[in-house]
Amino acid sequence: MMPHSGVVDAAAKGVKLGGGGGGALMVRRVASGKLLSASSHLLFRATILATLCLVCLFTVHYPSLLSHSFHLSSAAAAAANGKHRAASRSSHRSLLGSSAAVAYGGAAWEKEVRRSAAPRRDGGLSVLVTGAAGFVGAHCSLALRARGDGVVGLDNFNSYYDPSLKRARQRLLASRGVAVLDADINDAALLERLFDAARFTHVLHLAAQAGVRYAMRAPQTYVASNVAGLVSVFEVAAKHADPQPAIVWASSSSVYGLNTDAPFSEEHRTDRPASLYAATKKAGEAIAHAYNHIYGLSITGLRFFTVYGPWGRPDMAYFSFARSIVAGEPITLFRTADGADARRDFTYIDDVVKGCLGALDTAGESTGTKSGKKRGPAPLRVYNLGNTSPVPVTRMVAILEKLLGRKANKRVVTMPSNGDVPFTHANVSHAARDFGYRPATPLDAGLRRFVDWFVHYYKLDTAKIAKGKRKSMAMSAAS
Ligand SMILES: O=C(O)[C@H]1O[C@H](OP(=O)(O)OP(=O)(O)OC[C@H]2O[C@@H](n3ccc(=O)[nH]c3=O)[C@H](O)[C@@H]2O)[C@H](O)[C@@H](O)[C@H]1O
Repeated sequence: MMPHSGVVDAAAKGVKLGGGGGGALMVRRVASGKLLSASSHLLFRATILATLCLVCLFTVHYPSLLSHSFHLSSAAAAAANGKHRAASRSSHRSLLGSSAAVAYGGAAWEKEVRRSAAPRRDGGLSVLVTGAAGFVGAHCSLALRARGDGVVGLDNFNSYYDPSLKRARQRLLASRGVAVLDADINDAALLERLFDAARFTHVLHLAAQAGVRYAMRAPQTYVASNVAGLVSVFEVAAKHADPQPAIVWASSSSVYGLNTDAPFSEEHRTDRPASLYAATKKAGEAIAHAYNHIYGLSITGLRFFTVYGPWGRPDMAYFSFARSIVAGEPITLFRTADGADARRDFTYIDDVVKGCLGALDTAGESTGTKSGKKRGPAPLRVYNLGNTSPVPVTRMVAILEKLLGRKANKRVVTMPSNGDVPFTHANVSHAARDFGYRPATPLDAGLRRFVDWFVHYYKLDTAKIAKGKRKSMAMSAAS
């Protein structure tokens, strides 16, 4: 520090002496020479310091910088293939705004994808499961793996409900040899990379924004996942995958909306959705028709009916009611305007998994190629996967009370007009005919398995629950 301030002093003196004769000029020249050499010295040191800082910064942020540059180069490659596709891709990215942080690519990543995608039986499928850390996705991935199919999962681990439950499912899947990547379905570059790394025969597309009533609060997330995300998956399957996979995806019983004919059949009207959730699923079915028609993609939509069971979704009524009953908190029960209980065709997860695997096994091949040529029409199917016996929600609560050994603190209100429908009831004859779908789990048996898992997963005091259970049974026997 000292030499620098000395030079500055000399220079200042030189300026001050500048108004005098030759001697003064001499002094000024010497001073400015000194100033020049000191400045370049200073500049050199500053450059070294800045370089060191940059090296430190790069080291600390290495993974994200790496992933970012991968995305940029992927986007550039996509631009070379077609500007339009790149533009639509970036608009989806900005819709979600998070996919740029995903780290993927590289030899180790591709090796892991190929390992997980490889079937372990002759004629086994190789399935890309989107939403694999979700409730239905995790169960289907485990079932596919257990019978020797190859499975690669992806999930964006969003916080619609507790992501730690999704991470626990991911760990369970990893222990069975299924890799679940942190990735978003709107990240087309990632999907392309996946199809470059492995030849998936099928896509089981379950990633979606679920929940009927939440659509009032976060409408855009439904559009981003259930419409833009679905298109993203179809686009890559139609135009990039070689050969094209067959796709089975999750529609919903909610597409029946205000339909009053029961039981709900695939032939019934689905043009009167009661919620935005239902509307996005219905839009998905129309989008599926277009991709099947234009690109020859084999597409099967499955209309799930209020699926429940172990490892379920905490936002659903049976799960949130169980938590509230244990915590001694009130639950709200919806009743229709004419005083009837809401009823649901509650469908147990194992039955739904059988339906999903049956749909995959009978999907039929896609007939298009990535060059745009189509050999002929490809299958386009839609099936109900329900339980065929609607149960009042009050009955579901009574079963939970019995299993948990505690009475619920019930608050009954008229069903708000927030997208809910008073009842659902599936006719499953098409699924039975085409892949032998036969739901076999009554609600009390399914809820018992759910409660066993629930108590274990949340480490609840089983002695306390058993004591409460005995008390409640004695009370109901006495009354
Ligand atoms: O089949 C589907 O396609 C959908 O199923 C599921 O929707 P729903 O059938 O509405 O399930 P869920 O919220 O568990 O409410 C169950 C019952 O409890 C009643 N209910 C609900 C909440 C409450 O506080 N009180 C109440 O009475 C409510 O009135 C209803 O009668 C999935 O969430 C959805 O993602 C989609 O997959």
